[in-house]
Amino acid sequence: METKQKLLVAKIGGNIIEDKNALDSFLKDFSKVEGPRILIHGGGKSATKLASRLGVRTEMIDGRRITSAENLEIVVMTYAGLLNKTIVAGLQKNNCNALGLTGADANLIVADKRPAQFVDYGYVGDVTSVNSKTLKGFLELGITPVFCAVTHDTNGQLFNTNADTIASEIASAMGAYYDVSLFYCFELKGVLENIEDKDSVIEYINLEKYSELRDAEAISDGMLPKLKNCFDALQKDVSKVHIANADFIKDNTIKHTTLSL
Ligand SMILES: Nc1ncnc2c1ncn2[C@@H]1O[C@H](COP(=O)(O)OP(=O)(O)O)[C@@H](O)[C@H]1O
Ligand SMILES: CC(=O)N[C@@H](CCC(=O)OP(=O)(O)O)C(=O)O
Repeated sequence: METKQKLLVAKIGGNIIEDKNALDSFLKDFSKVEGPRILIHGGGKSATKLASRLGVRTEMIDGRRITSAENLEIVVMTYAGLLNKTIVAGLQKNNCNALGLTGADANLIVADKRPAQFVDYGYVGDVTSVNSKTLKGFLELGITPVFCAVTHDTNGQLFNTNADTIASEIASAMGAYYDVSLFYCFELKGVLENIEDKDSVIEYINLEKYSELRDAEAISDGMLPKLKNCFDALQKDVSKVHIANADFIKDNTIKHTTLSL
């Protein structure tokens, strides 16, 4: 059987992006990773802060932002503008040839407006396709794609899409060509049994444990979409999925959470 080349798909969240030292350190370590790699970043915290400065209300339900037309302007400015370009410049500083992207660029990620069933999320998109062939072309040129949490519908409409979902969808699509590892990097050590105890890391979570954690209401907020996205990726074409501290990028032996079906 033909062995596929390894590909790292890493995602960093808002708490890392907001902490200059943590971000600098992550970007330095990420730049040292050998072989093809893709970075996805969130930045929900920064968008919430800008909204508050502009007097615009923020509402999150189950870890996802209710995105009005005004919120969409804020998230596009924040994610596709300041944050994406700051991260790209930080990678360039470390000799990593990064290319900052939204899903609209090169038609890379297409989404449909999330249907308003129980909750109307507004301008939130659910991913329908990832242009994996074009992404592979970038990787083969030695370019490191850096995605923010913005997608489009091919009809001129931009959408806000959870960054964890973008990471999961990209990892799954790239599984057709590569042996993909997906790392969700954040400020904690992993998924915690007890959110009050930062050392109570659950080292392995399978579907059964996931169901137990949900029943016990041990997971909430952004961890809800994150875990769903981990299992979605494993059910598609992704070999390994980890939730870990941002330091995991340089030291794969630190305590963290590994997901399996
Ligand atoms: N059991 C849990 N273990 C770890 N984090 C949890 C748990 N339940 C809820 N959370 C929350 O989920 C957050 C991570 O989700 P999110 O904010 O979306 O992450 P990111 O920084 O990657 O965007 C944590 O900061 C924490 O507040
Ligand atoms: C639809 C939706 O919720 N989109 C997210 C996108 C940013 C994100 O995911 O940021 P973190 O990774 O820092 O949480 C939001 O606007 O908060």
